[in-house]
Amino acid sequence: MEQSALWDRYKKYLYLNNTLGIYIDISRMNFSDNYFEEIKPKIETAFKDMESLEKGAIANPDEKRMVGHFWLRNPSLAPKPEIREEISETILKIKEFSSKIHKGEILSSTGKMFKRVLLVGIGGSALGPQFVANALQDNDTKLQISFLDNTDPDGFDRLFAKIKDELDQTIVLVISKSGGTKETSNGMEETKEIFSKTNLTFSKHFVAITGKYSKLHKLALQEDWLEIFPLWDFVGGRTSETSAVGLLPAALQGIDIDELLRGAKECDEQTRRNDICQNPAAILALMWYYFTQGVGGKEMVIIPYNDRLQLFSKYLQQLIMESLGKEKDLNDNIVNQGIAVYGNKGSTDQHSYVQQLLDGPDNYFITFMEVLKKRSKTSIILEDKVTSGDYLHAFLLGTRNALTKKQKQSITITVDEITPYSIGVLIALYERAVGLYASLVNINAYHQPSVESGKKIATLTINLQKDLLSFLDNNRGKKYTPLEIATEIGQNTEIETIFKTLQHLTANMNFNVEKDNHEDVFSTKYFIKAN
Ligand SMILES: O=P(O)(O)OC[C@H]1O[C@H](O)[C@H](O)[C@@H](O)[C@@H]1O
Repeated sequence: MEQSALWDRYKKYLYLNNTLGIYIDISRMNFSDNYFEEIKPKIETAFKDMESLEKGAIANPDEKRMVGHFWLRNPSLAPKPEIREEISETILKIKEFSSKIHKGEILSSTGKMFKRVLLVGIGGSALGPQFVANALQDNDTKLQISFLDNTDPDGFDRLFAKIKDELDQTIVLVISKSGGTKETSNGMEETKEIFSKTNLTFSKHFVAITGKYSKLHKLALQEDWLEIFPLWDFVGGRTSETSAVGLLPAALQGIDIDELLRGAKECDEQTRRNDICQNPAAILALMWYYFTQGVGGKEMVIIPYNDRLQLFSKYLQQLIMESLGKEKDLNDNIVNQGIAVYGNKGSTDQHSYVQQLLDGPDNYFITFMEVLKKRSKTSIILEDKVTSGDYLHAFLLGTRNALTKKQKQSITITVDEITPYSIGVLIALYERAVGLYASLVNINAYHQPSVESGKKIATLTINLQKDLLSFLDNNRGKKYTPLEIATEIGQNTEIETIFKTLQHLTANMNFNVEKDNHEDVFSTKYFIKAN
């Protein structure tokens, strides 16, 4: 397309909203001029689905629960008075608690002011807070934040070494909606252990954010933790950033959570509109639908030209892939839906995978994210009439044009600046786009039926490890090949898991499993020394 024709298309399709401080340019997606007209009946159904969701319909049939993350930023919309009250009370409690921490009205177990937050959580209980912290935390932050979002012992050690001198001034947020996620409970136990080794009363540092009556809730009550904040059934992990999951860590860092909530609320108001061209979430969902032809299997590359948005793609990866990656549609047909999401930041990505985007397979569309205000002060002039921010701007336009020249499609989202408000807008925008897209392709965006399968196999592996350790322990001094062990414990079909578990155990001396190396790795014998 000629440059002048592109400009006409740009003007024709630019979505611009001064209240939200956002522009969405879809002119470089190749949909036809009658696309919106043709798709109208479908998107109208999606609008209706979303409306009933917001009114409290049971939108998650397998889990039999409502989906109400929208109510978190506008409690008056919640279908029941008790929900409205609980949401409002929780926001108030978060603000009061954080203010007491900041003012030193709540002190650590050693009577010191809290300086650090350690967030222990995974998936939806970490990705939103990580994204928001990276986007909004500055040097004048009230409390520095770190994260434990795995069960990697080396990860634990590295972080504990980093914060050990300020452990007595660290507040620990253990976040788990279900209250039973293994990675999180392991992180919690390891953190407790570090506190007790340092002779600190952990309960005066620990705060739980979890569902009522969960295992974590009971534990926090029983151990008399500093505070407990609720999570509700109607908030899914990946849409929990505007619940206590996101708000408490943000408030502790000193981020203006009222502004974050206002951004999300005002974006919800705009994305509730039934006119496609006035609804930014519908515009996004329809672009995705146009590109995937409603059958998925494509890639969405998110490239923000702004370091603060670097974790946005990681956050969206869960929001989009866990919501849209589904085997079956709502009528039980096998559909294998999904859009793969990846990206990092510009212009960094230009020096990495953009080469493949330009020359490789044509199975993706890009979402460029542009932030107009590059800095809060004036920049040094690097060369005649040019600053570093001008280069950031030029690289975005350069890559975008280079891709257009190769017939690659892209959306560009522009925000005025990165503030708690604009971050709230972006979160709500994508939450709603995901919901609308799910309706368009007739899937349930609010469950994750297959996530459990990996966890179940992990449990079987742990049980197998226990059995083989008991066997070696009961036969101390005797040496066995993996196959002999498998036969002895009656688990011949699990020989590969046994082999890999023995390798793992000998690399880690926790249970004193040793091996006699043999040329043929499968004939190596394993044992526990006799006392
Ligand atoms: O908050 P939790 O209950 O600990 O859950 C943490 C994560 O666990 C699972 O993997 C789910 O698939 C995610 O959606 C969830 O965010």
